[in-house]
Amino acid sequence: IPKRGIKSSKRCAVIGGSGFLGRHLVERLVDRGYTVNVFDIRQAYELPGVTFHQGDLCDRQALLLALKEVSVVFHCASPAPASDDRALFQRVNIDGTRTVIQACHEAGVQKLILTSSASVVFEGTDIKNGREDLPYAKKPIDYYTETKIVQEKLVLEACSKEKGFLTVAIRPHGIFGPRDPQLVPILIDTARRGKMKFIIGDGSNLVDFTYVENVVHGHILAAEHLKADSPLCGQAYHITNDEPVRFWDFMSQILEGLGYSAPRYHLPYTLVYGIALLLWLMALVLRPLIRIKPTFTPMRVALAGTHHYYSCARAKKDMGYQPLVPLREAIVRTVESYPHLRKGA
Ligand SMILES: NC(=O)C1=CN([C@@H]2O[C@H](COP(=O)(O)OP(=O)(O)OC[C@H]3O[C@@H](n4cnc5c(N)ncnc54)[C@H](OP(=O)(O)O)[C@@H]3O)[C@@H](O)[C@H]2O)C=CC1
Ligand SMILES: CC(C)CCC[C@@H](C)[C@H]1CC[C@H]2C3=C(CC[C@]12C)[C@@]1(C)CCC(=O)C[C@@H]1CC3
Repeated sequence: IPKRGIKSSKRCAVIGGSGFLGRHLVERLVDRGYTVNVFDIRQAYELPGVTFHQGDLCDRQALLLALKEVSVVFHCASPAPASDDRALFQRVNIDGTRTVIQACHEAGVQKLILTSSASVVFEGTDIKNGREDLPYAKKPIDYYTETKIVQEKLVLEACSKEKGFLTVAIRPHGIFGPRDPQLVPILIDTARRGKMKFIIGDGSNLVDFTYVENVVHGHILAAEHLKADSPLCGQAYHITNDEPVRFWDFMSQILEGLGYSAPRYHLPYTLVYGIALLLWLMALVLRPLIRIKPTFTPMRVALAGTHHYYSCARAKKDMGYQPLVPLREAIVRTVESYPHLRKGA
């Protein structure tokens, strides 16, 4: 029988705690006096105060060992969007999240904080200051997003004050910072291959990029404000830097910070999107023969050529969220953290 209520509220588990966001979250939790169990398919580091449990989150028995005596669970594991593997997203993000919820019930966990994504409402067309009440995307931009929508619904619907199991979803957007395996490395790799010469569209589109420490702050605030009588129960919250920036200005600052030239020439959005779609379809057809990984996927082109920024007024009101690190400082810290990606290094 689960023993809710007698556990320490500072005992938590981070599923996906070896990943980029997960590891930053674990480090901050430890600083704040939490005892942390990490559950991940790989162990990437060691840290005092942290116990590692290696396993697949689809394995309920393995998960149960990591959730023993734990009152708060952060679920921030997902296959990388770039894998574009439909079956894997379905298995981990949907079936696996069902398993996480079931294991939380069995272990008597009181709170589940899911890392969702602001992209669950993005269909490839402009979103300006989007609030959480926007409908889920009817035509999500990729398989990853499709499964993030189902995952978020599953977690929010599982919230039950009667059962003493409270849930909340955090929707960050464009996370960046030290150790990010995606944004900066992909950008620099593209630049090194001479493919970062063009701005897609007129370059005026505004986007949210969110520094990882602000995303972590949002998660911890959510966990600490999530109570049976709080408005957070079963709700989703946008967490951003609250400083929308031109997509191409942000990319240029990172590129120039690391010694590369910023893109200068413009290409029409519809032309690039059309080519990206064609390449993606070709890659899909040829997949049984060869595996092609196009750099400019339709998803990336849509993200690079449209407005997509979100209001975090709800997080400010319900949990007192304010970004801790402003964008300018965040970019400096990020650039300094990648000496190995500097031009000529
Ligand atoms: N990065 C971004 O811009 C955004 C990310 N998000 C969400 O934030 C979360 C964290 O993302 P991020 O830190 O960037 O991603 P990472 O890939 O860095 O971290 C995810 C971690 O989960 C692990 N994992 C994957 N599958 C399983 C599994 N079946 N069982 C256990 N562990 C598994 C990964 O291992 P391995 O590396 O071996 O796959 C990795 O260690 C995700 O839920 C993502 O959807 C939301 C919005 C924006
Ligand atoms: C090749 C260039 C046109 C762009 C290089 C940068 C991109 C790799 C990134 C720009 C916006 C990023 C982003 C995500 C991944 C990396 C980018 C496409 C996410 C898809 C990651 C997962 C999410 O939940 C949403 C993110 C939106 C922004």
